[in-house]
Amino acid sequence: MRGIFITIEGPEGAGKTTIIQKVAQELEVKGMDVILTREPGGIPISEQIRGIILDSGNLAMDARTEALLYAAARRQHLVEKVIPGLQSGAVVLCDRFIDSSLAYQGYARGLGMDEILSINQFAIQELMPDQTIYFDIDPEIGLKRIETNKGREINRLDLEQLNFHQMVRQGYKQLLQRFPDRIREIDASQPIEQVFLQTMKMVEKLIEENE
Ligand SMILES: Nc1ncnc2c1ncn2[C@@H]1O[C@H](COP(=O)(O)OP(=O)(O)OP(=O)(O)O)[C@@H](O)[C@H]1O
Ligand SMILES: Cc1cn([C@H]2C[C@H](O)[C@@H](COP(=O)(O)O)O2)c(=O)[nH]c1=O
Repeated sequence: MRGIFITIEGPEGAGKTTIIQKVAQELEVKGMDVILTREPGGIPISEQIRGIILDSGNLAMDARTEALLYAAARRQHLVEKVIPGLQSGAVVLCDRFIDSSLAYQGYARGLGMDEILSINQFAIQELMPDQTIYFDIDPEIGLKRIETNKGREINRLDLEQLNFHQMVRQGYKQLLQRFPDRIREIDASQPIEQVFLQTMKMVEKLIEENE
């Protein structure tokens, strides 16, 4: 018995958190067992690692250290939350996963996607998402959205130059080419309701196929 593992990806401010919450609510109303979680984080140890990566103020962090910390947070989160959730038959919805490491550390930081895939293979032991939904947005629009979202704290990665965020988007575009069966794209510049309906349609199709 195995549940379904769905990840949501995209640049800053694409609307991942907003939409994934609405999807989880809708699935729960329909009586499904849903686990809504995020990376880095989702469980205490990984939330602590999140703090080290994202809230380290003015301290400079080496790019490889950053990549390893994301992979470590991922490992603990998988073992404590994602794998048990899937074993119980739940739909696990995760806000970011390995593709964030490939796009941010592998491509935008320039460490190389294959190198990042390799360190992450040690962490995930082949547990890849059943489906990944990529929210595509021009980073200028995404960053404006998070600036106007007063409830959200600005973290170390948000403060990177616009060029870095544009590289992240290019990295995701490469991943779409590399994993066409797993990753589906949604235009996240559309109004929230449209993005939600399209995401719901993809998620429901996957659940039906899994029945
Ligand atoms: N389709 C949309 N159109 C306009 N505003 C949106 C849309 N989706 C989300 N927003 C708004 O943009 C802001 C950022 O949304 P959200 O936190 O969901 O993005 P995110 O992709 O999770 O960002 P990050 O990865 O940087 O945390 C929020 O204020 C949210 O209400
Ligand atoms: C998992 C993961 C995340 N990141 C970056 C992407 C964002 O800038 C932050 C997470 O913040 P969010 O508000 O929760 O989206 O971390 C990364 O660079 N590499 C990763 O593997």
